[in-house]
Amino acid sequence: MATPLLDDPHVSALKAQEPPQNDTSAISVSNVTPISPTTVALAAAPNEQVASIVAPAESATGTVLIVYGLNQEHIVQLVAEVLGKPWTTETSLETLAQGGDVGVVGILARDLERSLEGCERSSLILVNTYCVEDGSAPDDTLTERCDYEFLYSRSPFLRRDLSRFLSLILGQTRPHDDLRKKTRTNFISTTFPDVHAALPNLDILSVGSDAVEIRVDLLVEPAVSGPAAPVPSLKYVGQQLMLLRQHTELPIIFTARCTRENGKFPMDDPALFYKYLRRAIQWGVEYIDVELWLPEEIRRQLAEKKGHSIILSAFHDFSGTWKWTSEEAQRIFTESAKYADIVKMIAMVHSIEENYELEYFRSTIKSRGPGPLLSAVNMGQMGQLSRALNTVFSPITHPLLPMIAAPGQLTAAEINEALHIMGQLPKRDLYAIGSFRSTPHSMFMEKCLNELGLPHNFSSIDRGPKGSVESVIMQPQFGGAYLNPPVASTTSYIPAVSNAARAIGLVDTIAMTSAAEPHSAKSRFIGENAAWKGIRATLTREYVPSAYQNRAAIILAGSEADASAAIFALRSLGVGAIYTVGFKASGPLSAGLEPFTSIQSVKLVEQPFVIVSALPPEKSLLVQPLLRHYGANGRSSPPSTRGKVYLDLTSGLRKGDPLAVATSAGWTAYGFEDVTAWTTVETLRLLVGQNVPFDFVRMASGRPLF
Ligand SMILES: O=C1C[C@@](O)(C(=O)O)C[C@@H](O)[C@@H]1O
Repeated sequence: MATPLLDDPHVSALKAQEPPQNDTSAISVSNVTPISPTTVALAAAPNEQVASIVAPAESATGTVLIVYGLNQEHIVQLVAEVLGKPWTTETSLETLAQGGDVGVVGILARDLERSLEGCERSSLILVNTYCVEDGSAPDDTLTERCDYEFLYSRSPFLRRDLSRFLSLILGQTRPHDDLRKKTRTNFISTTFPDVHAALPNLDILSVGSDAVEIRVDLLVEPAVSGPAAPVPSLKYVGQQLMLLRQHTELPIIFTARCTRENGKFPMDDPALFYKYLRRAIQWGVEYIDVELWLPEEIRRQLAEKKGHSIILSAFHDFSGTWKWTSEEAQRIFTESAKYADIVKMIAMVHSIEENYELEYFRSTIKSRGPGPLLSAVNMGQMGQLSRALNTVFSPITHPLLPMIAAPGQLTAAEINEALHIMGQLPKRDLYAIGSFRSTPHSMFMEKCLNELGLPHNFSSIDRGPKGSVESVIMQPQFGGAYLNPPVASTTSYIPAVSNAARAIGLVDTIAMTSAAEPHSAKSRFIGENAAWKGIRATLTREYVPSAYQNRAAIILAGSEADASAAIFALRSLGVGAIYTVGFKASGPLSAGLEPFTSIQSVKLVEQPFVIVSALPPEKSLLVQPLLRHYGANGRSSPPSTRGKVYLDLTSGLRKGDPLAVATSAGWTAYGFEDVTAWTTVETLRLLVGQNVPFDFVRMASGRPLF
C-alpha cells in the first residue's frame, strides 16, 4: 500500500538514547547528514561552536511506528511533518525490517497484531494514536502493545500538542533539566473535578508555577446514571489530561493520591495505581507521582519503564507523631530514592519547631551528596514556614482553585511575601532601559511582580546620555534590567557576559548571578541574551528540535546584529546551510553563512525549511517574493518533508503583510509578538527567577503585544 517517499537521505536521529542528560535546549550535532558537500564545510563547524555553549542531546536512530485508526491516516502525515521526516504507510512490518530506518511509518491498528509477530522491535518506537472526539477510547490491549499513546482531537492545538508529546517521548526536550537547575521551583496542585472548569483561569492560576499537577484521584467522571464511580476511568482521565495539556505549556505532574494520604484512590488494589501511572508514562506526561507505600515491584517496574518521564516519589504522614530527626525519616528517604528522581516527603505537624527539624533533615540529605532532589514540607498551619523554605517543587495553591489540596498550602505570592519578610528575598530595583516603547511592557512587568507578591521596584528609563546607565547599575539597590534595544556584549559597564550573549554579540538582560554574595569576588551581575531563547521556543512549538537538523535556512535582515540571535537559535537546532539576504556577516557567528548575491543564488537553494525576516519595517515587503517562490505553489518541498516555518521578527508599522503571504503560501508563520512573549518569559526567569507562562504573557498583553 501507499506511499510517499522513502528516498530522503536525511533520516537521522529521532530519539535520544537514555537517560536524560543536560540541557532542554539540547541539540544534536553528531549524525549530521549534509545537504550538499559544500554544506558540510559551511555548517558543521558553526553548529559545533554553538553546541559547546548549548549542550547537545545524544542522538540515536529509530523508526516511529504510528498506529492509526480507520480514516485517520492524516495523523501519520502530521507526525512526519512535526518530526521533519519522510513517511510511508505499510500493511505489514516485514518490509520495514529490510528497509532499515525510514523515519515515520503508519500502520492501521487492525494490521498491527499480525504484523508484530516475529518482528524485530528494538529499533521501533510504537505510538498508538487515537482520536477521542467521538467520546470513545482506544482498545486496552492495543495500547498495552505500544510504547506510547497519543490521544487527540482536531483542535487548533493539535499540532502544538503533538510536537510537545513527540519532543518529550523522543527525549528531544527535557523540561526537568532546566527545572532542576532553578533556585526555586513550584507546582500548582489543581483540585478540579473536571479540567474544563480550570481552563478559563488556567493562565492566571499558573503564574509562578513551573509545573501543573493534575490530581487524577479528585477527578469526578460524570455517571450515566446513579452516583459517580469512585475511580475515574482511564478513558476519562486520558481525555482530561489531553485537555489540560492543550491549554498549558507547563510540564504536567500526574498524581493519583491514595485515601490514606489525603486522596481518593482506593488502596485495596495496587495494580490499579500501576495501570494509571504506566498509562501516564505512555501518554508522555512529564512527571509521575509514585507513592512509596506501593509494592516495590510496582515502583521498580515504573522506574524501568519511565522513558523520559520523571518520577516523583511521594510519602505523606498524617499521624501527627512524625519525627524528622528519627532514623525512620532517613530510612524513608533512602527507600524512596531507590526509584525516584525527586523524593517528596510531607508530614502533618503541630509545632513550629518541627519546621526547624525539617530544615536539619534537609541539610543531612544534602550532605549525603549526589542523589535525587528532596522536596519536603510540613502540613497544617504550623508547617507553613517549611513551605516557604522548601526550594524544590513546592506545592502551591491559588485562590481561584475550588479547594486547597492539603492543609496549610500557600500561594506563590504568599511564599514570596514570607521569604521577603524573613530577609530571604530582599527588595531590588529593576529597570527597563531603552526606548520609550518599552513602557507598556514595563507596566506588564509590574503587573507580574504584583501577582507574584514580589517586593521589587520597577522603573522604565531612557538610555540617556553616556554614563547614565552605568550610574544606575552602580547603585547598591540595583537588581537587574532588561534593555531594549539590546547593547553590544562588549559594553564596558557590563561586568560579565554569558557565552550565548558573547557569541550573539548582544546583551538584552542584566541578571543577578546566583553567586551574588555581597563581598564575593565574582561579579554580582551577568549580561544575558533572552532573545535567542524566545526565538528557539517559537520555532520549536510546532516542530520538534530535530526537524531543523541539516535543513536549509534563509535569514533576511538590515544588519548582522538584527539577525544574530536568530542565527544562534537556528544553530542551536542544528540547521544546515544558512543563507543571508540584506547583510553580510563578519562577527563570531559568521562562519558558514552564505550571502545571497543574486537571483541566481536563490535558484541554487533547494528548499529552505525556515525563513526568518528581521528586516526593518520599511523593507519588510522584501521577504514576500521569497515566501511565494518557496511556498506550496512554488518550489514546494517533497511531500516527505513538507512543512516549513516562517518567522517574522520585524516590529513596528511594516510594509505589506508578510505573515499573511506566508500563511497563504503554506508556511507555518509566527510573528514578532510570539517571539516577544517567549522572550518575556525568559526575561522574567532571568530577572526574578519566576515562571510566568507564555499564555499568560500573551493573554495579558492582548494583540498587538504591549
Ligand atoms: O504531594 C503533594 C503535596 C500536597 O500534599 C501538599 O501538602 O501540598 C498536595 C498534593 O496535591 C501533592 O500531590
